[in-house]
Amino acid sequence: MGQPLRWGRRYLMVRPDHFRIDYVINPYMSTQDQPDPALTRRQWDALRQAIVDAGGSVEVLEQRPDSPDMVYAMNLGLATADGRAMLSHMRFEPRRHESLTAAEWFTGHGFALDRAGGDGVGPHFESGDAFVFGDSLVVGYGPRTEALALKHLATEWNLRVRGLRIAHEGMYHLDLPFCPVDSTHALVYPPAFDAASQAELAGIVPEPIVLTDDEAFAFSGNSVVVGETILMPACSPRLREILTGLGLRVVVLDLSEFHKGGGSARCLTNPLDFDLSGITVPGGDVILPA
Ligand SMILES: NC(=[NH2+])NCCC[C@H](N)C(=O)O
Repeated sequence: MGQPLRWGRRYLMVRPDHFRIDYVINPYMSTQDQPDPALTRRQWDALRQAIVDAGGSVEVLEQRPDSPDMVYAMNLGLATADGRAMLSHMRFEPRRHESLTAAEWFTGHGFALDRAGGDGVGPHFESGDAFVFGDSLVVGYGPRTEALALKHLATEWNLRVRGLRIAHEGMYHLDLPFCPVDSTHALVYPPAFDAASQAELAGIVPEPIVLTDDEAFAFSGNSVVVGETILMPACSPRLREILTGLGLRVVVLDLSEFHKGGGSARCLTNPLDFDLSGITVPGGDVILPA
């Protein structure tokens, strides 16, 4: 039986005042299928309230009118409990303005700001690809984050970084096929990764909860764990039995409007309290799949 996660109590969310599908950068997006603004807001309010009800706290950032994807706050940067933030360098140009506002927010809220590669034009890094789990920062790379960013994360923050190469266009961020649940369990969807990374994943997660295709594409892997509660966009009866068996309270939320942009509960919430104390190593270390 795992111990509760040591992070995931404090979140940043972006209020969806300008959420639209203006461009297509993942297989879920279509400019022909726009979110309904009122329903969007109700779903977002319910997610925020559910985090608070579970004992978490939420800080709210206003959305830039020029950045329709900014609602997916998970990608604004990797923030730590000891007050550091590694800003994302987005793969696609239409999301890059988000970083200007994110940088201001992190700095204004007492976070010391870093950029992977130092100058902000270094390798792409999107923080939806990074989670603290076990003895390392687990980072997905390929569709969005570049392998070189892992090297920078490791050396600049003295971290043990384990890379997983994503090889599935529908699973373009690590937070879609991978969700830490407690210290030993994580929801995983192995077909998201190439063969070497699937083998690596088996070594990273002592007690994997393997998602079916249907569960993974209902965004069940894009869930948020707040203490003993897991907030999920969908939960099959099978999954519910496993999760409640671990002592978790399962809360299912309808986040249909956000699925139109290719993201769900996790994408909408950026944990501000990652604990790096158990994953630091002098000089850093990057472990890549064979
Ligand atoms: N953390 C996430 N997976 N966020 C989803 C981001 C969705 C956004 N439309 C994009 O493709 O960039």
